[in-house]
Amino acid sequence: MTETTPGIVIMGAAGRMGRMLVQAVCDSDHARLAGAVVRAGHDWVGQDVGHAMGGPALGVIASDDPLEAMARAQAVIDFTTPEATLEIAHLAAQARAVHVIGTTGFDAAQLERLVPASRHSVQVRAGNMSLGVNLLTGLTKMVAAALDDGWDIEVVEAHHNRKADAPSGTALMLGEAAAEGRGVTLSQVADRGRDGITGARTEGHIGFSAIRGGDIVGEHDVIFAGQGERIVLRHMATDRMIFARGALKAALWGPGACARRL
Ligand SMILES: NC(=O)C1=CN([C@@H]2O[C@H](COP(=O)(O)OP(=O)(O)OC[C@H]3O[C@@H](n4cnc5c(N)ncnc54)[C@H](OP(=O)(O)O)[C@@H]3O)[C@@H](O)[C@H]2O)C=CC1
Ligand SMILES: O=C(O)C1=N[C@H](C(=O)O)C[C@H](O)C1
Repeated sequence: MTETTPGIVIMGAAGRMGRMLVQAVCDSDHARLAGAVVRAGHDWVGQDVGHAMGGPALGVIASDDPLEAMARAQAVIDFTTPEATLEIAHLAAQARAVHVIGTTGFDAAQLERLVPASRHSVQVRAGNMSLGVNLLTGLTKMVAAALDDGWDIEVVEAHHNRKADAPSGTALMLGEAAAEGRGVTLSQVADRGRDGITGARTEGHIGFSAIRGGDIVGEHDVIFAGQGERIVLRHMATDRMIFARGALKAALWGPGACARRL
């Protein structure tokens, strides 16, 4: 580790993903932890982040001042909430820091509001940062392109009981890939939740279902249901570290922070 090792700030450091990200950066030879930001008034503020996580000191004090933290860093990795991410986008643009966005649950208007900041800083956003899901996205597009509308496409996802948004960001990514493969616009064909007398399924639609329970890390099936046969593409995450490593890779890849080998 040298003076030129890219500095990374973790937003929402006390969250499920925040803790993983702190660990991933500290385990990497190619990045250093430049800051760990928590919500204003959080009891971690002023504590060494390693101690706050119940481990040895990491030499980084948790703060509630994202702009000050970013001034000392090349990139900020942000797995928080849509509202917090919109604020961070604005600050990352001021600091010219690469903004890696893992947050999901944005509505269309919120996604639009991310655009101005992306003119001043690099934004890397994905509903899922794992290698496996990004491969699955390509496979989904390929299979959807090969099959006609007679094959019904359903995306089924399962997550832990604390998850705030549905369908998951990954499910929507997979739905977009399927729609792209079919040459249609997802918003025009998405069935997001069925209840009651729904009538027969509309041919060409892409359906979404969400399961919430226990400590499920994240599971996604893309089902292509035909007559007399069915294809299922599946990804199962069993360790959140896959998302953290993917996000760190994105932070080091983003222009301005790619001085070192990934
Ligand atoms: N793209 C991907 O690969 C993945 C994406 N995700 C997404 O990441 C997001 C976070 O997930 P998860 O870690 O499970 O959720 P958590 O609720 O555990 O963590 C979110 C953290 O962000 C903090 N936070 C919220 N607002 C602010 C703010 N303004 N300033 C500082 N900190 C803030 C929260 O603090 P507080 O609790 O005090 O409010 C909390 O600690 C979700 O949208 C999830 O879907 C998750 C895994 C993988
Ligand atoms: O909230 C989570 O936990 C996850 N969120 C992401 C999503 O919404 O797809 C990625 C992963 O599945 C875990």
